[in-house]
Amino acid sequence: MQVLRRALLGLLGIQVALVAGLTLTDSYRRRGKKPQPFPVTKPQQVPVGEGTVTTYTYGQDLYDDMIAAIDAARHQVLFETYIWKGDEVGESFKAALARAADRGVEVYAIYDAFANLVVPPAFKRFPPSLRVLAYPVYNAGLRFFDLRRYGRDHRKILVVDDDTAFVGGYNVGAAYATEWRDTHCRITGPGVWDLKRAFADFWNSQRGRRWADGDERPLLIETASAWESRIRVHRNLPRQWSFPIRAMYLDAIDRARRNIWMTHAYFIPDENFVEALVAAARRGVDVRILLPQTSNHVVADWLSRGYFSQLLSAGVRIFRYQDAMVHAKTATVDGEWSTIGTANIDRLSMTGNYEVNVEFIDAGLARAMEEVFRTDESNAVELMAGDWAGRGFTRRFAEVVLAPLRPVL
Ligand SMILES: O=P(O)(O)OC[C@H](O)CO
Repeated sequence: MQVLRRALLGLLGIQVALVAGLTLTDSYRRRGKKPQPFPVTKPQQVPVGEGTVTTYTYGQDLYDDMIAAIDAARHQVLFETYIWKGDEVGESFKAALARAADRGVEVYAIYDAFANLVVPPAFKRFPPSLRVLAYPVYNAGLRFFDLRRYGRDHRKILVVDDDTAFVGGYNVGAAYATEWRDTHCRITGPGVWDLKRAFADFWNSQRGRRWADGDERPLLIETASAWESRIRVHRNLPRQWSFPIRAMYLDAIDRARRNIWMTHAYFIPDENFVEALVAAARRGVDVRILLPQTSNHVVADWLSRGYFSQLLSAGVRIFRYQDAMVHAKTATVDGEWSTIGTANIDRLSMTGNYEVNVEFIDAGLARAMEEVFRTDESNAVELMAGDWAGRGFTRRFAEVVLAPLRPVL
């Protein structure tokens, strides 16, 4: 028993030292590095059912359209973001929301307090005309062991009136406008309703915590749901222990016959997820995963690398995006199915946080998403199985030592 305890403590010590070493080396390497340009696909609007879906792959294009939508709002704006930086982009959103409220539009905003701990408190003071919920850092009260209460609000949603909604991987901040490659979409038509409902349900679930003015009226209980068969909004709700986004992915991967092209910022899948991808590749599906060569979380990169051998040997192709952070959370399958959302392929997103992904079953949108993928591939280098097999002992050692951390990230 004592030997086992010592071995575990030893492993923990090595892990801590490795994480600290990797983090320090990474921040040293980043010093003075200038952001590099990357190829982008212009916003593309495709008709989907009775509405449209527009894909965005460049932050400035997206933010311009989001601000324009807020400026055009007539009745209501629902804005939710995980990160809301206090920089010029964050300020421009704050100002647009305040302008809307000043002309009589109902404005609701939610941000995650934990993700914004580093944002100056002055930025987080809002005019009283805005109804703002800072989703608290700690939500478990005395229920310390209730895991349902530890999910972060990782969603990024904007809904304007009944007409327009935006959702995807983009947080709000200046670096994301020009330096990060991410994917968001704008939806018009019946698909908007489910995003409205997603926002309203979360807002209402926080009732009692948020309003300084004592107004307890639930938001939008009258909101309809749409049965638009081409668009489904999936919400992970840790409080209800409900995680449909993982199931959505597994289902699409299992059904794939021709291709699965996924783009992810952080790729630390669970065993079933890996098995599904491996099985798809083995039955001849063209499985490609596009990841950042170096993300902003070096430990996540190392955890991700621990899966490469298994995936490559099954025939999965891995593309590593060069010189810029790719933060998208998207996939497209068989020229028919696509998803754009906020969930990473890791345990925090799949079985931990509040997330929202939109599933589209539409050939036109899949074509647009394939075009985005090809553009990204043009800025990526494929990792070849032979090269990967030749990596040194230190790298293999780091992968093995870090592997036990997979379930916590
Ligand atoms: O949690 P995400 O996927 O929105 O990414 C956020 C960045 O990693 C912040 O460090």
